[in-house]
Amino acid sequence: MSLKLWHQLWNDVFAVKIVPVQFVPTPGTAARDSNSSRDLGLGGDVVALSGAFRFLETAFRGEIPPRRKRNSFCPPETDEAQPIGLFWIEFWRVSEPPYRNLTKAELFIFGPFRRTNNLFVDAFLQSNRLDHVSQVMGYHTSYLDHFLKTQNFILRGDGPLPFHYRHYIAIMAAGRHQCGYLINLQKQEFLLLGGEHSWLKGLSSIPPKLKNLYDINKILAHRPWQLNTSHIEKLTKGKDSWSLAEVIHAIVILTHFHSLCSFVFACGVNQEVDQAGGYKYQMPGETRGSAHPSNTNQSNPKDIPTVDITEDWKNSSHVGPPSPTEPEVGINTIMQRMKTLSEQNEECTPVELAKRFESIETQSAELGLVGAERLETPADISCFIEDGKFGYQDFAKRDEQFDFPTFRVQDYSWNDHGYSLVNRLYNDVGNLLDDKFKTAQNLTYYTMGGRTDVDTSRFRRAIWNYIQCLLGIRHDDYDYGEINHLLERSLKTFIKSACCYPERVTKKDYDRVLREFKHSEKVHVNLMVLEARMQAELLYALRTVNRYMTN
Ligand SMILES: CC(C)C[C@H](N)C(=O)O
Repeated sequence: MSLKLWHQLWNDVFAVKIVPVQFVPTPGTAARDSNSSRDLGLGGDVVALSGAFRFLETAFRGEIPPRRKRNSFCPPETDEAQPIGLFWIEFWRVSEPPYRNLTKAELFIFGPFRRTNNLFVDAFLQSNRLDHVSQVMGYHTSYLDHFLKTQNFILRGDGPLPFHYRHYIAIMAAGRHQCGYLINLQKQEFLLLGGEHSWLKGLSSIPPKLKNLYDINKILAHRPWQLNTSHIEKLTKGKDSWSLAEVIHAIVILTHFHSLCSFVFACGVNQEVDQAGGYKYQMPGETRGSAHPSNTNQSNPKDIPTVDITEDWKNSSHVGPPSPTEPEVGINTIMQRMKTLSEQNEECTPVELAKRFESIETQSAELGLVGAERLETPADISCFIEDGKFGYQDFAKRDEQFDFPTFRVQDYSWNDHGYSLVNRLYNDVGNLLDDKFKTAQNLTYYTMGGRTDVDTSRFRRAIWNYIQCLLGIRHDDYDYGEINHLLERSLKTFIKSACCYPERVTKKDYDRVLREFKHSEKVHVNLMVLEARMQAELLYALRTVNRYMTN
């Protein structure tokens, strides 16, 4: 609901106090055309709240979104849903101060869609913040719903692992991709739940039981095909052993956070406002860094490099492609090719299909990558990493002496096997994951760039299957030849980097790829990277657990 409407409805009866809690930066809009929350024009007063809201209130002090956005009311439904801001609102019975009778106080999001708004409020209440990941995912409300439910369940719901363990496992997982953003968020949660401070010194300070998980973490993150029953056996036998239910819980957390790293880097998600390097909105006339909540030490402003997110987005694809970049074939060509493919209906022999899979796999091994390898890892991240050199290896070039076979989905699939195993060993988490996978796989608005009524299923399937192909997984009923028709080289390079080397990907790479597509669509592609990767890792892990149990 828009502020204007609130104004019309309530201004005569209530005085309204509004506290801006957090503003959501919208791509391409600079949130700086107004400088005081009093400008909200509701005749209310602004009050500061204590506790969790206070630091946000300080950080976002005085900044409100652009007027034209603020006054918009329920635009037609599109996938470009953009939330605007999060407010704490108090409704008072009398319009003149001194106020008597507070009738209602609510945390509220103003934005185009009530559903996104409610989800954001829930997300905020769950973790005392509306993190940037949720904000970016907010483009796709139905997906965000499943994502948040799952994440909340595996971290905060019923399950065999102690709560602080869960967050530490998340840190270990994010460490594999040097994802400082997730590590910092999880460190805070770990401490809030009573985790011991000393564990945050690094892997050398944690109990052996937790440390024993590290091999699985490393293998699942980079070469899941190498996982075998001896890894599970090592964990579940002897001193400090894990129960199978605990192993499954840990595996779900690990795979969730490995793939979330892909999403974070591939969308160029910025640090949170209270993290080093986090952005802040600047008050007119304010010097950089001065309003950061933790920046009380003015003598050394370099410690907290504030980044103006609006600058960042100004350089984004809305204002034309950054150069130099590879030319892209464009949406018309992709649509034309999808049409040709659906008319062709070519029958292929199983041998030919297998060959096409292998050829895509071999070609992917020849692809370059975006960005450069990270040479130095900061100490506060490297303390959570062991064997940092162990990384992705092209499946086509995998260790020959072990002869790892291609993973055939017809032999072990999520629907027929993985889902029920995970459900059996760890409450109903299979249902949550299943809903999430299905939503990510089937999500469509029948649009492509500005075109409407487009059947995009072929394009989306090519992306999903390409991601799993990078991890050695083959869907027997799919003609992998389609991938080369529909995904051009620059997109494949981006996907491969996001999936297998996320730490190399930056906002620049995000800007350079899919330049005719909307932000919501690029985020959509990154959601598929997240989910297809997570499902692939889980398939390997669950198949191994199943083998171990039936041995
Ligand atoms: C990834 C995008 C091309 C998806 C497309 N916008 C759809 O609605 O299906």
